[in-house]
Amino acid sequence: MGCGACKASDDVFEVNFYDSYKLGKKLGQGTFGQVRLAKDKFNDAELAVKIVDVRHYDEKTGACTGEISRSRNKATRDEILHWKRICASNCEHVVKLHKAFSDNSLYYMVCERCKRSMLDMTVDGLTEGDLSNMFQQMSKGILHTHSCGIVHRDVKPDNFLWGGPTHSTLKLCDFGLAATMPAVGKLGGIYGTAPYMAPEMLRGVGYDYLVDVWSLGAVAYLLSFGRFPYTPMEQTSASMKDAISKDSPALRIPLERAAEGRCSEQLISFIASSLCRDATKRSSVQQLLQHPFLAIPSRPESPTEEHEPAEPDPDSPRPMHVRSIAQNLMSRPSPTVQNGIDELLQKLFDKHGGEAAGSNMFFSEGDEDKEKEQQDDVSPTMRAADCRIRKKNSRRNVKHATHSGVISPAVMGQLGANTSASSEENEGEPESPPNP
Ligand SMILES: Nc1ncnc2c1ncn2[C@@H]1O[C@H](COP(=O)(O)OP(=O)(O)OP(=O)(O)O)[C@@H](O)[C@H]1O
Repeated sequence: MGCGACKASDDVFEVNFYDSYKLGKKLGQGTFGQVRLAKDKFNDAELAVKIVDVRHYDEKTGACTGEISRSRNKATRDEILHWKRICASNCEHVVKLHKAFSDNSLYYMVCERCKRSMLDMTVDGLTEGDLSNMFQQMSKGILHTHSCGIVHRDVKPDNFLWGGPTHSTLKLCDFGLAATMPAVGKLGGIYGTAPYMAPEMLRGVGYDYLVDVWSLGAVAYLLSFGRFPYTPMEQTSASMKDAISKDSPALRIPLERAAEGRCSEQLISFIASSLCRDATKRSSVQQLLQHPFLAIPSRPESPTEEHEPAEPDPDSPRPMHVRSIAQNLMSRPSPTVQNGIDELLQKLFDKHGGEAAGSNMFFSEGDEDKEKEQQDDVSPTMRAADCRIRKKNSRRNVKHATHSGVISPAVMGQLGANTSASSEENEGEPESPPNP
């Protein structure tokens, strides 16, 4: 598969980020990087910048050695090249990369700013219309990636963000593990996040675009039924991979839910088409987009609309169970790396100058007002969703479950827990963050 509109170019790295942008507050963090607000100095546009540190950190002491990690440097360049290629043609379901900068130690990827991650909207009372709408948007982002000849290899809830003018468009992000599909043959190697990995990837038989369809199916299963498709007794990344690879305990699509009227047959059929273990019989993402489940209309948007939650499903996942999986499998950003990046950013800022050097290196003026404006700016569906969370929490003194069993970060925030249900596996780069 290929796309004439998607051009590969190596000429993507610009020199001085600070000539054009001011750095803002931290929006998120990853294993070797962080995402911050960035303001365009020329037109005041508010963007996000993903900063990746490619310096080597000693695994034992945690100290930054100052040397460049060749593998991470290459992986970051590849991420930028893939992302650029995908953004050479427009797709509203992919986070847009505007520019990329490199100063040897740090890479800066200036991109469209999004509002929140997909799970932030995963609240009580998601209807099948909501699910259909979300699966459709996710599929479109994946289809666009595939049409550029690229396999994402890390499709999971954390890698979809809500963005767009009313923050109601789902956008695929994080192309850090993406790969170009070869003209002949298949891809190899194990990449991604255990619960979402496809069987053919784990069995080492070569794979293609269809691994992303499997992962999409795993996300759909999680959002619909509140648990991962494979839930071995031991909730570790290794046992997850083992279970997926051997189909033990066997994958169970809960057909009885449709028979008992607890969900539609189309939802079951959509999930079964994407979670087909035999990749040769699995639907492509184009085929999924034609699936009747995606024709279900969304719930009408209304800020005042309130939905009573469905009766608790005895079969639905226990929230603490989902939470403990999340904690076991989570990849934790290293404080050493985060401090290392902050220190380096401070030095760079001092060197390049700016309006607010020193302790005020990051612009903050109006941040709170902006947050408020953005709250006012969010779509009615999201406001209604937030409203439902707040009402429910006060009503039930924080019931941790959602209809789908997925705990929304808004609720988890109150519990002081992290909801990231994943850990990154990257057997192509065995480097792990330092843990002094
Ligand atoms: N464009 C954006 N707008 C707003 N927030 C963002 C944006 N991109 C990423 N984030 C936030 O930053 C977090 C980390 O981003 P991302 O997953 O791309 O980093 P990463 O370094 O690849 O992480 P990991 O090492 O876990 O894969 C995201 O979970 C999200 O909360």
